[in-house]
Amino acid sequence: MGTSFVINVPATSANIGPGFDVMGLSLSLYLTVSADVETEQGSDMAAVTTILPNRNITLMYEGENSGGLSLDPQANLITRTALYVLDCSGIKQFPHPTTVRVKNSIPLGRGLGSSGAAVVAGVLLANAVGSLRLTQQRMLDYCLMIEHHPDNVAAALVGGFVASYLIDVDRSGNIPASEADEAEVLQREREQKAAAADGSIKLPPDNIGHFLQLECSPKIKAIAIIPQFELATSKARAALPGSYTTRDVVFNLQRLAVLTTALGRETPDPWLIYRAMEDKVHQPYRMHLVPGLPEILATFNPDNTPGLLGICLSGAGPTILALAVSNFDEIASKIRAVFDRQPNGGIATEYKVLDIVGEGASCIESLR
Ligand SMILES: Nc1ncnc2c1ncn2[C@@H]1O[C@H](COP(=O)(O)OP(=O)(O)O)[C@@H](O)[C@H]1O
Ligand SMILES: N[C@@H](CCOP(=O)(O)O)C(=O)O
Repeated sequence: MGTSFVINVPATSANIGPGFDVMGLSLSLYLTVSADVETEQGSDMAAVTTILPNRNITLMYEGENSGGLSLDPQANLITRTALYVLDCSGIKQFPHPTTVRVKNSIPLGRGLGSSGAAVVAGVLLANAVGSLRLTQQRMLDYCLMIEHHPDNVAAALVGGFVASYLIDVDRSGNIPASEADEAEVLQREREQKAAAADGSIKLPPDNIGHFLQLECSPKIKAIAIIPQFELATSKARAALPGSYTTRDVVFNLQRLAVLTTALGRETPDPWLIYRAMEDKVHQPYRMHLVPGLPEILATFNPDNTPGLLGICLSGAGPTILALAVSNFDEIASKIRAVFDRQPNGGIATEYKVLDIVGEGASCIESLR
């Protein structure tokens, strides 16, 4: 006898051109985390005195990069996030023996929000197994404590076409202004906790991320052209400059303001969207990390590629995101051909035609 939870979290495409660290789209490609909790056999949460080495978790994984991820619950991003959230509520391990099965269809390190989805899944997992009753807003706080840019996690948590910002918490207020990746952030939390005189962990400040779900025409699909190489988000962030010209910032602000409503029009205007998806803040500095990207951005447009609305780097890359209303396979073929033509035998790609899904992360509970 026990309880089962099935958590589904969508992939996301962040930035959508000019909305660096602001915009995200949730996509019909999922990370699924199933947790079977043995409530009958396990000891009562209050009675747990010994911290088990595996924190009461058996972890299994299948799907993308199945050989490459740690199954150590204290190293794996999903369970490590869950343990951090439980710890913030004074719970040192999973309250009951729990088998966690991960099925992941989101390619890792490709700019489709795999790490954001893992963080969101970890927060939902802790909420479920620890009966924490966290609100969606509080879950977002936890996600942002670990992934410092809100675009992926907000879209993965709430679904749809999402704009978000992070409150500028002061330096003593827990959200460090750093480019550390999720694993480094969790490690730092662990070290700060170990160093704290009372062994306490810092809680995320309240209400640190705000979001708005925007209209997106149901006619629009997302074509993801996914190169077969990984690009760590931290590496792609390290390529960005520390400051920008006023001209480039204004260029992006103008486009971003138009993009927020252009995608919601019932009949999307291809050239309006195409121009509104141009960017001068992150893509120009990431060109060298994605061979083929300069040609792809310079070549395809709504006139020479019917059905295309706009094209950009998905998240930090290397995936290319093309928004379109028709001719999805043809558009994908043209973009893939650019990767095929790259020096030294080309770059292998796969592609997926995805829906923009209105529903974000979910957790379904059942009794066994
Ligand atoms: N399902 C998962 N389970 C555990 N760790 C994951 C999972 N998905 C992603 N990660 C972690 O996140 C890293 C990729 O993050 P990142 O470089 O930000 O790329 P992405 O653009 O896919 O989010 C992986 O190398 C892995 O450490
Ligand atoms: N705004 C971030 C988005 C990273 O997305 P990911 O899917 O590549 O993790 C950035 O551009 O760095």
